[in-house]
Parts: sequence; structure tokens; C-alpha cells
Amino acid sequence: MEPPVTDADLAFEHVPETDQSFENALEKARNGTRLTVDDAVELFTTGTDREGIDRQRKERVLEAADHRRQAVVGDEVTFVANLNNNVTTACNVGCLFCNFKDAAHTFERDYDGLETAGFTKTPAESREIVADAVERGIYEVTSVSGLHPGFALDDEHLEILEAHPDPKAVNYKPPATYETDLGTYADQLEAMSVDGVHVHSMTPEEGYHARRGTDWSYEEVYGRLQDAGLDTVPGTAAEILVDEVRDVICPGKIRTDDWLEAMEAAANVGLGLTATIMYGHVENEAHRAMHLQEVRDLQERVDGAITEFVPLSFVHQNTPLYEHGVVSGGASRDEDELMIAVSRLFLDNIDHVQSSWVKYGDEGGLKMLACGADDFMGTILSEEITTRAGGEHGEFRSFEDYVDLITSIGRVPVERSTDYRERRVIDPDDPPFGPRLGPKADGTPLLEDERATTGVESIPE
Ligand SMILES: C[S@@+](CC[C@H](N)C(=O)[O-])C[C@H]1O[C@@H](n2cnc3c(N)ncnc32)[C@H](O)[C@@H]1O
Ligand SMILES: Nc1c(NC[C@H](O)[C@H](O)[C@H](O)CO)[nH]c(=O)[nH]c1=O
Ligand SMILES: N[C@@H](Cc1ccc(O)cc1)C(=O)O
Ligand code: SF4
Repeated sequence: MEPPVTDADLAFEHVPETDQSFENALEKARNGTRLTVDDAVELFTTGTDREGIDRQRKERVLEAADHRRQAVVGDEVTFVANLNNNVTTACNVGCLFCNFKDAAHTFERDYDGLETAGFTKTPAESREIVADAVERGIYEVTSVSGLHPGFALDDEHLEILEAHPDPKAVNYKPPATYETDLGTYADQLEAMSVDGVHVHSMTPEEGYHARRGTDWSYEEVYGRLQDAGLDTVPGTAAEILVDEVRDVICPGKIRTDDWLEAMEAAANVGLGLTATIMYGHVENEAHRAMHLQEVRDLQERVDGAITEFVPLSFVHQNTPLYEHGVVSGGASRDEDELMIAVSRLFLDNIDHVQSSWVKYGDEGGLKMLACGADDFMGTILSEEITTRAGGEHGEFRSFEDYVDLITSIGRVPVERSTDYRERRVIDPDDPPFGPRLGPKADGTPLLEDERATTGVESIPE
């Protein structure tokens, strides 16, 4: 066997070295001049002229980002009443940062090994889960899944894959090979479209899977998905948009150019987008800055279709990267704060920066709202990706939790739709707080149910 790669072995072409100074970069950030990659590197590192993070300089970066947030979006902190309904954990892509996946062969009918800990849902099961949640008042379903070899876009795609001369080469096995029939992407999207609920699904990696073995363009694919009920696309699978980093953490995944092409195509057919970065593993500050540049450029090309930027702090505990000793942990709190702040300052064409309580917890999440973030994610009801990687911040936040948390830092709680077009300011003195924007949202609180009882933190004083 090959010896494991370690931090020390990673000789990247891109390193955090610049001709810029920290003070110049900060001055530009404060006066609103568009930042360059070098400026961002200076801010991320709090100056390449010094080793480690300089706390005083860091505070000045955070303050500049907090001012910018105030100028762009004011004091409102938004969140959405949503549900995560991921369809399957079966995936053979093998990303080394991921513990959401389970080897696809463990889902086959004739597999006789240990029962898989993962799941596959039929379209009918998905529909029931979404219908229950809509009944409780949610109005968005986020659905991201493993790349199950039996998953195809629609019946026509299935026929093409069936006729393929080398199905293995296109990561295809007939759905009948598997214990549970998950239907097609179109079936799942149609099933989840209950009562006009907003369906946020089909990352660029899933978009790629939905066209494998065909000559369809991403426009064709996203157009068909939209017809089946897709409303917006989560910009995950971005990880770090620099191929030398992808080569280490996700060699089986689509490359940077493919990710950008898929996002642009989704926007071209009229779908809204979010964008993410998954940071805190092997990448350095130059990679983070280059990623921000890719996202800012993409936002120009798609004419503002990206509604929010979501920094996802790498959760290391149960992942191959950590278990194989490639990394010794995730991002530090200082790095998390700087990630949010530099995102706010660099991405001058994206209005909203999300603070993820799944990744940072309540206390950490509130801190991020003072470092440039203005959105606090959603109620989600269920969470598998972070939890399976070892995250411990739970799977649910109620509207009561949100109102308590947001008012505790003197900001204004606002319920929003996924695309931010609908907003409702919540009066903290007038409970119950909702949700109220959904088809069945009559203001009744979304109470915690048995699926969502793990690890919900108490609200900080
Ligand atoms: C688990 S995948 C599911 C969708 C699809 N398989 C894909 O890769 O796009 C969604 C995203 O979760 C994030 N993710 C996975 N494992 C993570 C971890 N350990 N820490 C933080 N984020 C993680 C990654 O950014 C990944 O793109
Ligand atoms: N940040 C995470 C999300 N974000 C999704 C949001 O809840 C919402 O769907 C989005 O803001 C739509 O605009 N979801 C997760 O499951 N985990 C996260 O860490
Ligand atoms: N589900 C992803 C996060 C995510 C989903 C949708 C988004 O729009 C943004 C982020 C995770 O847990 O890592
Ligand atoms: S991140 Fe997505 S593609 Fe990669 S292994 Fe996990 S589920 Fe599969």
C-alpha cells in the first residue's frame, strides 16, 4: 500500500505569498475598493509579514466586515423554515472529507455483508416526509444525495444508460440491482413538490451524475430538472475551486471548470443558486482567496443569480482525511471568523453571507453574525452530512430558538423565503413566531419531533 499523504507532503503551486501589505488591503476593504486575491490573502493571514494570526489585526478585519454587512443589509438576520430530505447515502465518488456516503454495493439486493448504516428512500417515502413537514409549516426542502449508481435523470436517461456499452465506466448499475427503488431524479423532485414547497436540490455534482453517459448539455439537464419541480440549486460540491486541492481531497469529483459550467447553465435556464466553500482541511489562504475570486466572477456571469454565500467549516472527526492523518483537525475559530469576514468584504456582488449553526453551533453562529454574516440558515429538522462527520450541534432550531438567539445580540429576526424575495419581520413581543410564509404555515410553532432531538443546545445567556 502507498504510504499516507501528510500535510508536510503537500507541495502546492499556490502559496500565501503576496506583494501587498496588510494595511493596504485593510484600507481597500474599509473604503469599498474591490479586493484582489492578494488583498484577500493579506486579510486571511492577518498579514503575510507575520507568523500566525495577529489578534488585533484580526479584530480590525472583523470590524470592517461588520460595517460592510450593516451598510449592505442592515440589522436584519434572516432564516428559513425548511427541511433536509436527502434521498440516498449510496455513493462511490470517494471524497476524502466526507462520511455521509456509504459504498453503493452495500445497498444491493444480493449483498450479504453487514447491514449498511445508510439509507435510500423511495419517491413515495420522500413525499410523505416532505408532506408531513409542509403540514407543520415548512416551505423549503433541501435535498442533496450520494451519487447512487442506479440514479438517472428520467426514463430517457435510464434507456441511454441501459444501452451503454460500458456501464461501469459511467458509474451505472440498473436500479433493479438494489434493494430499494429510488426512482429517477425527476420522480424524486416531483414527489417532493408538495403544495408548492420550494425544492432546493441538485448540486453540480448531482447535475453531472444526471447527464453521465449522454451528450446532453447542463442546460438540457437543469431544464428537465426544473420541469420536474426543481426551484433552486445548492452550490455545494464546490469544496475549494482550485484543482490542486481537489486532487487531494476529492480526486473522483468534477473539476472546477465543470462546477462553474453546471452553475452557469442552471442560472441560464432561470434557476436561482447558492454558493459555498468547504474550508479548513488541506487548503491554504491562497486557495481560499482564489475560490472567492471564482465565485465573484461567476456571480458577474450569472447576473446576480447567487443569493447567498455559505462557508462550510470542515468537520473532521470521522473523515478519511483525518483518520489517514492527512489533516490533524479543522479550522480554528479565528480562521472561521476570518472566513466569514473576508467573504463579506470580497464578495461585493453577493448580498448575503450565511452563518451555519450546524457547523458553528449557537454561540459560534452568533459570533459569525458579528463578523459579516447576516443569514442564519434554516430549521432543517434533520441533518446527516455534518452529524455523520462528527458534528454535534444538532438537527433542528425552532422559530423560538431563532428569535431568542437573534434578539440576544440586538438584531432583528426575519423569516425569509429561499430566494429572499419574501421576508417577514418577526416581533419578539408577539408570540407565536411562526412560520408564516409557507402554504400551510399558519403561525403554529414548528415543534421538535422525535427525529430532531439530538444535541440541541441551550440558548446562551
Ligand atoms: C455530502 S455532499 C451531498 C451532495 C453531493 N453528493 C455532492 O457532493 O454534491 C454535500 C456537501 O457537503 C459538504 N460536506 C461533506 N462532508 C463534509 C464535512 N466533513 N465537513 C463539512 N462539509 C462537508 C461538502 O461541501 C459537500 O459538497
Ligand atoms: N448551511 C447549511 C445548510 N444550509 C441550507 C439552508 O438551510 C437553506 O436551505 C438555504 O439557506 C437556502 O437559501 N443546510 C444544511 O443542511 N447544512 C448546512 O450547514
Ligand atoms: N447540506 C450541506 C450544506 C448546504 C446545503 C444547501 C445550501 O444552499 C448550502 C449548504 C452541508 O451540510 O454541508
Ligand atoms: S461529498 Fe458527495 S460526492 Fe463526495 S463522497 Fe460525499 S456524498 Fe459522495
